[in-house]
Amino acid sequence: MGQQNNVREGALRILDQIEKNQAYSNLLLNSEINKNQIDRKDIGLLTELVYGTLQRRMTLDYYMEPFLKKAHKLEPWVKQLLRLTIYQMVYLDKIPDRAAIFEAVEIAKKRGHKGIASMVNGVLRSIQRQGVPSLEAISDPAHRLSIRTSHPLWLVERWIDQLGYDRAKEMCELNLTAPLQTARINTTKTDWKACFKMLEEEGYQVERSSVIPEAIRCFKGNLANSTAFKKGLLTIQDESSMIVAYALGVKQDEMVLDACAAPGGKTTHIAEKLEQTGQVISLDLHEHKVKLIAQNAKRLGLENIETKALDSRKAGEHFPEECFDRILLDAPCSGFGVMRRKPDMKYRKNEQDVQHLQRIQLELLNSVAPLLKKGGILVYSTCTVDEAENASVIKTFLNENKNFIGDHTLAERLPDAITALCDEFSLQILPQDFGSDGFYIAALKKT
Ligand SMILES: C[S@@+](CC[C@H](N)C(=O)[O-])C[C@H]1O[C@@H](n2cnc3c(N)ncnc32)[C@H](O)[C@@H]1O
Repeated sequence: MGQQNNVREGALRILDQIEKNQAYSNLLLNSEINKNQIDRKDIGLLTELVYGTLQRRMTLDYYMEPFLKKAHKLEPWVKQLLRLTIYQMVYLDKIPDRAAIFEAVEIAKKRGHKGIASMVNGVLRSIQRQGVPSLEAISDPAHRLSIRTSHPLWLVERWIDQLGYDRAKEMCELNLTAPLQTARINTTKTDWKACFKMLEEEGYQVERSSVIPEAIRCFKGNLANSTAFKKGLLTIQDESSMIVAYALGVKQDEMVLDACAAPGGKTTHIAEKLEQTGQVISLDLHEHKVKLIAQNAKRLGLENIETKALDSRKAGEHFPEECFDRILLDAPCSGFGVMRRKPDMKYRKNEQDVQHLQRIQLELLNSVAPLLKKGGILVYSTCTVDEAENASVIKTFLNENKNFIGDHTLAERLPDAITALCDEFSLQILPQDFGSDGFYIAALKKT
């Protein structure tokens, strides 16, 4: 019981810090595991409690609302404790309600006082007795979808507007599920058969991707701890991200600019596709982020990558015009395509952020465009599903830059399983399409 409480106290600490906007969930989780020496066997429960409670935050608030008296002005940590406990009661079959309630009351006594503990006990026991309120009571479909899948209403309305109700609903539901770990095999060092053998010998359960030839899907074990990873045979990366290097379609000896490159997932993929020839110049804003690219390149044994800390909006001051054969702009974005990995983002972003990002994306595109050789390919990508940051950015860019056209040969470069998603010279992948991240890719050609 004591150890379990430790896990719940840990989860509560993390949720509290996220609420105060102190850091992202994945970073806090790692630091909690290391600092408080969370037992290996409890890491799964801690992760489930933090991500589950965060993912379902709005639903949990809806569930608790009728049980709170107006007079209950909850301290933030008490609200988190109630969310955490209701999450266990509603969504985790393995934990008996009485155990979850008992431990919540113990934490309330320890962190607060008897009065708080008795209120927590009262609210939770009432929920146990009466059950949570029905979501069917919400008559407006968008509002019901928002509460049921815990996405802010503005976002749900935006997605319904852009994608239609059914696709928006599918995406909201998929965002509540845990992603599968996938990785890319370093084809300059190994092939999937040899890599599989190594992984299976260490107890990993892996399968070859049906979408990307050099990708594997992992069902058991964390690939970051594998010998194959340490030896530089693997890069952990989502399958959607892997499509970008295909879209760029590099050929041996080419000069490639990756303008927003850290931590280097796509840079290293491009460098692998260049088969140790040519060069990838990888830029990112901050020195500490650029170091991550260099570290990854070193681990993978790739020598055709050069890194530089630079604001790519100033790239024109550092590189001559028309010096690159291909340019990738994997732009900073709202990240709406990766919400299942970073559930805290759902509640942090707002519509103004989208407008602001759109301006930066266009600035970046306009800054790197002169550096591309005539006939060269510029790929623009984001891990978002929002039209304003995707098709609309490209449309504006093409209107303002008549020396660029959509590259209609994009589909020919993509893996077969992807081509059906390709529309003229771009593709919008939704998480429900094949279980990977939501992603947008457009290929443009300089004339
Ligand atoms: C989507 S991430 C890139 C992910 C990377 N391409 C990969 O595959 O690993 C966007 C990156 O853009 C960087 N960034 C944002 N504004 C930038 C700017 N003005 N110049 C250069 N990099 C920028 C961010 O630091 C962030 O690392």
